[in-house]
Amino acid sequence: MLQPFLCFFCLGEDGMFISVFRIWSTKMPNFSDLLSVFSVEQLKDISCKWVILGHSERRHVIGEDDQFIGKKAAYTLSQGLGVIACIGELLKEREEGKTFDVCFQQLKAFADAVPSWDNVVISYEPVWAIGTGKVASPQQAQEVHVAVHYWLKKNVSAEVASKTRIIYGGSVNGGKCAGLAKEEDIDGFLVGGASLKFVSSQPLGLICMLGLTLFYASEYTMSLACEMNS
Ligand SMILES: O=C[C@H](O)COP(=O)(O)O
Repeated sequence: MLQPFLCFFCLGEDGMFISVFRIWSTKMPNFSDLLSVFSVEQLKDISCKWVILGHSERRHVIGEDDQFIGKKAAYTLSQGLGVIACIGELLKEREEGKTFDVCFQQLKAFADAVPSWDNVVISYEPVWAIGTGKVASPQQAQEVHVAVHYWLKKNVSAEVASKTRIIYGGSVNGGKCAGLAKEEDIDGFLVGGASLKFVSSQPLGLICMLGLTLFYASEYTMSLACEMNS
């Protein structure tokens, strides 16, 4: 379950995990990191387990490139957190028949940067489906997932291809996931907007969200105050 604001709550085998997607690429932020919010070290402090990287908002709104995303992935893994590696094409790219090329290029950037795929989940998120209500058809998603598995087998290893989970994101909700879930290569979902309804209906989710918001707001205020006093 992935909230678009401060942090996300992911349901895993052992329960609910925290995940975020605005991280610095190193321990101390450099200029390129200024539009991100968290250091990986902060996330470890709050027992965060996952970082979402390569999300369309970071690629197409903030302007993060493949190399920078790869750098963040490598640093995240080096600190013991897992990476949800997002890939996906724009509508124009799909219409031009470039879906696989775009996804493979984004995958290669992750492959070039990460030392191991043990703690990586790939999320196929067609940009035209994110937050639009236009979910990819099971066939559209399945063919990309199959291609991603094949790419991993050819370019990384058969073992990584068989072990790496590939989830789908883009306007998924309880009603729309049933058909997608039947496809053999779709291993789960990255849920954005629909998770807001879930968390807002869960007392624990609301308390966590409020607590973390207050915590980081006070940290930020303190750091601003320190800067002004120095
Ligand atoms: O950030 C979340 C994913 O990109 C999917 O979002 P969505 O389910 O609102 O389309």
